[in-house]
Amino acid sequence: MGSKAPIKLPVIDFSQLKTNNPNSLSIWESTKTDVFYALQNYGCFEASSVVSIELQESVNDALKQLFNLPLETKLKNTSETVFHGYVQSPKVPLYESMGIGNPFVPENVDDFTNLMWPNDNPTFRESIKSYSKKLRELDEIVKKMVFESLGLENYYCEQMKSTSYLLKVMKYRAPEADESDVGLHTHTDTNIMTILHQDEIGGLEIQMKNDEWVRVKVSPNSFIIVAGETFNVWTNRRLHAATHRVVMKGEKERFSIGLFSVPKWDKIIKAPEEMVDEEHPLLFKPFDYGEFFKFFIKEENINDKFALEKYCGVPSLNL
Ligand SMILES: O=C(O)CCC(=O)C(=O)O
Ligand SMILES: [Fe+2]
Repeated sequence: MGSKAPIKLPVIDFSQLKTNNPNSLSIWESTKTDVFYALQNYGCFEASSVVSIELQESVNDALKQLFNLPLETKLKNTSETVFHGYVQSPKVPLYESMGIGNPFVPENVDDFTNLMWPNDNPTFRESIKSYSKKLRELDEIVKKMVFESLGLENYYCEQMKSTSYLLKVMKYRAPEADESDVGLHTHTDTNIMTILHQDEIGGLEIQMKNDEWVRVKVSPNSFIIVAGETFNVWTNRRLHAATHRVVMKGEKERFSIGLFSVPKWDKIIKAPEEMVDEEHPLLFKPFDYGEFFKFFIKEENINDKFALEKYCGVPSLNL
């Protein structure tokens, strides 16, 4: 068998979009084409040049400081909402995470910082605020491009208004000799879209449409954008929700951080009528994300990448 070149994820540069140069419209259009192609065919891509190396390094330090706090301090971060509080579970023994809901609201970051460091930690607080702002800008640009690509620009504002965000920070320890190397089980994200950063240890793996797994290696200040199931429902499956997992190799711990855009609970998710026609029959019944989430976090569904399909998929024979 001849050797195959490893598959690489598409890399899309967002630095040019910021400039006010005379070519900005054509840069927007060509970036948009690349974004839409990547989300249709890979369900993800690497976004380069989004934050400065300095900001990324200060966030990396902030994560290490945070997870190095005593367990009893980390446990103070509690929440009724899944994934917002401190998470550590025997089902994923290498993994621990914490979340800050809507980190663009300054008080949310201030409160979290004060909970973890009662004497304050200005470096943590300010770097998380600037970072969240940058990631949100990227979230808005990518979604605007997808909406425009589908001729749905009229729905963009309404859609953004019904979105909330979670900034989730994650740490994975290295497995012991007799432990599994699975950091996070194979899954698709059920939310709208995720913007992920992993440190130089790596470990994120993405499954291609041909089932091949790709171990993601990105530059230090780039991100992986992953389309979630809700985006897919919303576009009546014009996109692809990438299946992924984390596999820990080596002896070092790993840190990652992600901005998860999530439908506000009680919002009904449904594909706009423009997305449904004879060639594209409706694939998912309208659903309430909060209700779906209650179903999803049940033991038998949480690792099922067809959970949403099971919950609200339209059986094709009934059409
Ligand atoms: O840590 C990572 O790189 C991936 C995290 C992830 O996939 C998730 O939280 O859904
Ligand atoms: Fe994920």
